[in-house]
Amino acid sequence: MQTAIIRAERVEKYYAQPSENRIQVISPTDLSIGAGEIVALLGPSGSGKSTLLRMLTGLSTPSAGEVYWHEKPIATASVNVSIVFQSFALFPWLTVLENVEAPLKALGMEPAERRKRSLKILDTVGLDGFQAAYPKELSGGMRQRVGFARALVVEPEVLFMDEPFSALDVLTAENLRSELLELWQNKTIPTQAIFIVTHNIEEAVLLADRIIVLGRNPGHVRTDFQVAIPHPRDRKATSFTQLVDYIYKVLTQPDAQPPALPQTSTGKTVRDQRQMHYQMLPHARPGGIAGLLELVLDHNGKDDIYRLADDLAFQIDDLLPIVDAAQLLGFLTVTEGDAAITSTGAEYANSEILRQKELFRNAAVENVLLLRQIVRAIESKSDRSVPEEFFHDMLDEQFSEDETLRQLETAINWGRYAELFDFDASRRRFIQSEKLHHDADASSTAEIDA
Ligand SMILES: Nc1ncnc2c1ncn2[C@@H]1O[C@H](COP(=O)(O)OP(=O)(O)OP(=O)(O)O)[C@@H](O)[C@H]1O
Repeated sequence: MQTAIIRAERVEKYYAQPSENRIQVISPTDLSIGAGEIVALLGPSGSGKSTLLRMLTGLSTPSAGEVYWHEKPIATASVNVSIVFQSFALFPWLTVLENVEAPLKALGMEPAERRKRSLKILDTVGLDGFQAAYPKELSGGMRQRVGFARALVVEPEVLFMDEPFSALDVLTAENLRSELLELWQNKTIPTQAIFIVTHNIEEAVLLADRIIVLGRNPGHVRTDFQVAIPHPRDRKATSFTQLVDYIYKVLTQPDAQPPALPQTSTGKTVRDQRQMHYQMLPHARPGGIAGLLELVLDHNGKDDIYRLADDLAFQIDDLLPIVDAAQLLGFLTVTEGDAAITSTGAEYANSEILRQKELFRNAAVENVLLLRQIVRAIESKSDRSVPEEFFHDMLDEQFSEDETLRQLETAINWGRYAELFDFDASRRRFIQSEKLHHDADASSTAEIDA
């Protein structure tokens, strides 16, 4: 790669917590963006994609490390970037033309010139004739075209995009993606590099010259590789599907070293800096887990996660927590992007509700540290109840406040379903489940050594 336009050196981000702990959202990360490349950043929810994007654009200051713009610290450089947001972020009270002119006005450009440039870019993005319309009169796709026009009108050296197509329907998104690619490849726009945050693996493989996958807790680069598939890329070509499968594998095995890259790509960084105590509970509901297991069983006990997501018409980001949860509980194994049901998983899928609860209870106590600790703490108290705060304080040393609350919510949901414990919301205490028979419990608590 040529010299970097933007270079992040050991950047970190952490947020202060009321408890005086700080939550690390991004662990020390090096990353550069060079001229001529489209870089896609993928990663599960909460892995810090938007945080990293904000630091690379200069919108947010790293807690440690430095971002350079043409080798000058970004805070002192005159940075030429624009951002396209998922939510379009248009001014509803301004016309299309006024929205596009707004950044030029902010730069102090005189009216005739800014009008000329705005009309030209509106034409480029297919909005000719819509200059007098207001955003509310436009479809989502047209609004995002305004978002693009407004970003491109300043002729940014680097165009940043945070999930720019994810609020659009499939066809509109596909159209806009190919039009953007065409503008880039024909050099209709003077932009030197594009950086796109996305949840959509196929989108990354369609567009990017380079793909970076982040892992979470704290955010870190798991893999960073070049995509050597020539354009136009065919979603059905083997090189394409192999790469999509590879990225699925990386995302579905958050604790494993990324597997070897397919031949169409060349690899670089592999790093894993997580030191976790608690597992991250995937936010899946028991009903969802049961549904997934039934589907896998229906597919002869084994299928590609990609195909399962397709069958369910799920986005991968919605399916992954359910797959993670089934894996964590020992109901499913995932190898090379294929999910295979285990014998307990099959029994669970085939059982009636009470037996399902029992299997879930045993699996949860055996595999999930937080649930095991809650059960044990309740057992050890004479009043059979423990304040939520106790676990909150332990979890918030590892997770952000929001994530801590989500972890507790999922633990309560799983615990209630499995009749491991109940939660008294008015007193904010974990309490013994009334439904749980003590005799049945004796066998599971015998196994609960942490
Ligand atoms: N101001 C803040 N204070 C505390 N924690 C924060 C703050 N902003 C973000 N976080 C946390 O940082 C983590 C990363 O957030 P970020 O939005 O960058 O992730 P993301 O990968 O873009 O997620 P998504 O795909 O869901 O948009 C999350 O756990 C989030 O809760």
